[in-house]
Amino acid sequence: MKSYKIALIKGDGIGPEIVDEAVKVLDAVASCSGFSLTYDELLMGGVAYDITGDPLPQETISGSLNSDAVLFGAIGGEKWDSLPREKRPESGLLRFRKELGVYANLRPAVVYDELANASSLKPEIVKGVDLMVVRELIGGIYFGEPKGRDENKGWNTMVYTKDEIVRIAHQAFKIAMTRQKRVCSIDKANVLDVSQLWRETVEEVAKEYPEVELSHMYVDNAAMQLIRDPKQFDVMLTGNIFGDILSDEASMLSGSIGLLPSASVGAKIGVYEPIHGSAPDIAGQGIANPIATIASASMMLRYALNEQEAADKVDAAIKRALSEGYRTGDLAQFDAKEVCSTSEMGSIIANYIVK
Ligand SMILES: NC(=O)c1ccc[n+]([C@@H]2O[C@H](COP(=O)([O-])OP(=O)(O)OC[C@H]3O[C@@H](n4cnc5c(N)ncnc54)[C@H](O)[C@@H]3O)[C@@H](O)[C@H]2O)c1
Ligand SMILES: CC(C)[C@H](C(=O)O)[C@@H](O)C(=O)O
Ligand SMILES: [Mg+2]
Repeated sequence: MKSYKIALIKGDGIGPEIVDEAVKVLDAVASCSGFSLTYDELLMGGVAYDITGDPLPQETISGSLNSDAVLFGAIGGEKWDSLPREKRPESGLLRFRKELGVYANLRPAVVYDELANASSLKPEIVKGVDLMVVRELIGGIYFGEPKGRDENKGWNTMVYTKDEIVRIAHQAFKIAMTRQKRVCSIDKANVLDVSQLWRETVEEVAKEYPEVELSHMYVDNAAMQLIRDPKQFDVMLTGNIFGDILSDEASMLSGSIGLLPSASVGAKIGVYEPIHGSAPDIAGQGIANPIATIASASMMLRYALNEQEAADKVDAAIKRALSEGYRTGDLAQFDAKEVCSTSEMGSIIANYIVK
């Protein structure tokens, strides 16, 4: 029997609660799909800092590199906000992505038919939305030098090299070829030199994909268009910080940030992680929505383990739980037949996995 080793990084806040539910669903699907999973639990974030003094212990990097894929919850919280930058949970996560080399963060935003009325927008605007944000993840202003601060000044630098733009653009075009063959590249080329290079480079890469229709949009307009007419988008290609912001915005098309998964890929080992954070405001209450993490586990089955049928089963089980009217608190006011806890939702989805 095939066996896969999964590095599990639960992290802080709701991280452990949501990862536990994804494991429940993974175990259910493995048991009826002819493969087995073993888990290696690793530390990152505030919890890692509290235990080891480092938000990203070396064992977490080596353990992850020794696995078939990483399933990640979330890190961060007020408790660690006043630490020096390099000790903070967020620095651990950024360093982790960089060490693994996962430069492409794929963030699908899909509106489930059952939740078309859960968005703050009109159902006819969001029904049928199925877009993919392709976010560059290990460059841009998050990593550029110089950066720093003193008493009166703080500074960061948005840098992209041509090579970095080329590789993320290829990812976007390749993904577009499997979808509606439209890429909208999002930048701020009317103001930023780095965005001018981004735009020219994306144009060059586009020549290798003549079937794909390429358009460009300034990020401020894109933020508006995403609300005005989200169905115009298929693949949204963008840099690190714009992609971070636009994907949180896109989550409100689907009704809750607790629904949106992601895959961080481009290297040997991928990281599968919900787009949301550690949600300290609801941590420990058993009310977080685990679907983003369960859907991230499905992306892991699909992209990292090549277990397509198992991934299909997980996706179908999520859809079924929603169409039967099960809702966690974040979606309770939208046609809930039954409001359930984090762990009840995980069990319902696990039970809906069909042989
Ligand atoms: N990838 C990550 O680990 C990641 C991502 C974003 C933020 N963070 C960190 O998380 C901490 C909190 O950040 P924030 O509050 O700005 O963002 P957040 O995404 O944690 O929470 C924003 C809001 O969404 C809600 N929410 C998030 N996930 C939910 C879920 N699964 N179910 C129901 N509701 C959910 C929260 O309750 C909160 O009201 C910060 O320390 C931040 O740096 C980490
Ligand atoms: C916590 C933070 C470093 C992270 C990011 O900005 O990439 C988060 O917001 C995310 O979207 O995964
Ligand atoms: Mg974010």
